[in-house]
Amino acid sequence: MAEVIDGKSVAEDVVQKVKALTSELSAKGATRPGLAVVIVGEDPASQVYVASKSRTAKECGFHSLQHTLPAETTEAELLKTIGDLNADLSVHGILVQLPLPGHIDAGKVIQTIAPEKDVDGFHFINVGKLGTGELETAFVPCTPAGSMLLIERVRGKDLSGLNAVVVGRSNIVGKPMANLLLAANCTVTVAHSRTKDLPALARTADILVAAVGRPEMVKGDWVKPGATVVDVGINRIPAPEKGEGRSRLVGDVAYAEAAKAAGAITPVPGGVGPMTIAMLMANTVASAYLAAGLKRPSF
Ligand SMILES: Nc1nc2c(c(=O)[nH]1)N[C@@H](CN(C=O)c1ccc(C(=O)N[C@@H](CCC(=O)O)C(=O)O)cc1)CN2
Repeated sequence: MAEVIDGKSVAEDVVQKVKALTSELSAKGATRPGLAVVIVGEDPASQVYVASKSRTAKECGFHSLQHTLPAETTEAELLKTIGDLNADLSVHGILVQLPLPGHIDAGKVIQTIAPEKDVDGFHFINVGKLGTGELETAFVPCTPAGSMLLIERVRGKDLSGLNAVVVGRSNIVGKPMANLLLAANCTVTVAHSRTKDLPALARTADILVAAVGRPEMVKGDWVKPGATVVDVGINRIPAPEKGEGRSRLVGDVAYAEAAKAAGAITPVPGGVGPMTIAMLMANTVASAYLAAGLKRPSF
């Protein structure tokens, strides 16, 4: 049976390190890290994630701001909020929770965030830095950055000689994940819905990352014996066995089958998910260090 990679515990380690770095920053006389979280509308899952981000920011000793805007907020009003946060010297990180309501152009909003405060790592400047290996100053999207820390716990930092297959090519997870694995010297293949014989390709992977958003798509016989399996999916599916109208969370990997073949595997919940919020804190404290002209801390 596979080693279960405990994302909750690694995320807690990251948060503890962020707390210590925040105290060290104050001791140096610099401004404490500031994180502004912006949510538009009332999507229930987004409300939970945003509350958790604001709470963790406070726990880390940050100046924590939350802008909760109604669903009818216009694009122009949201851009004005971001402009104000860009100009606010007490704010080192700006995060606009996704998805945004349909009448707002999310791409335009993201590109309005100052790249040096883009702790989500979605701005073209940060995407370009990651793509060209400028990792000293890039902000890397939180979910792939967290997934890499989990992989490092099992495989170490240098992944030379290992084959990685990333299933999914989104801008938020699949593509940055592929770039991070490449930067760690993996041989990387990005698979997607048009890939031929996906099970056979997946079986070549020493590191298999599933980020497709399809419940339990990756089956046990897709997993090479001993592989490290990272499940980025968070899917809520009906669970009639728990009672009428109840649901449960599953990943993109059929966990029980895959765990029989894998060397190590992330569970859902409790794997990659908690790392997303921890890495947001890590990016924000890094932004505050850079703004103070100090060396960027590493995680
Ligand atoms: N601006 C952003 N929007 C969104 C991001 C993002 O990184 N930036 N990612 C996701 C949602 N997300 C954070 O925002 C997020 C998702 C899941 C978790 C998490 O801890 N999941 C738990 C399970 C939670 C549950 O019970 O529902 C787990 O996997 O253990 C944290 C953050 C979309 N939007």
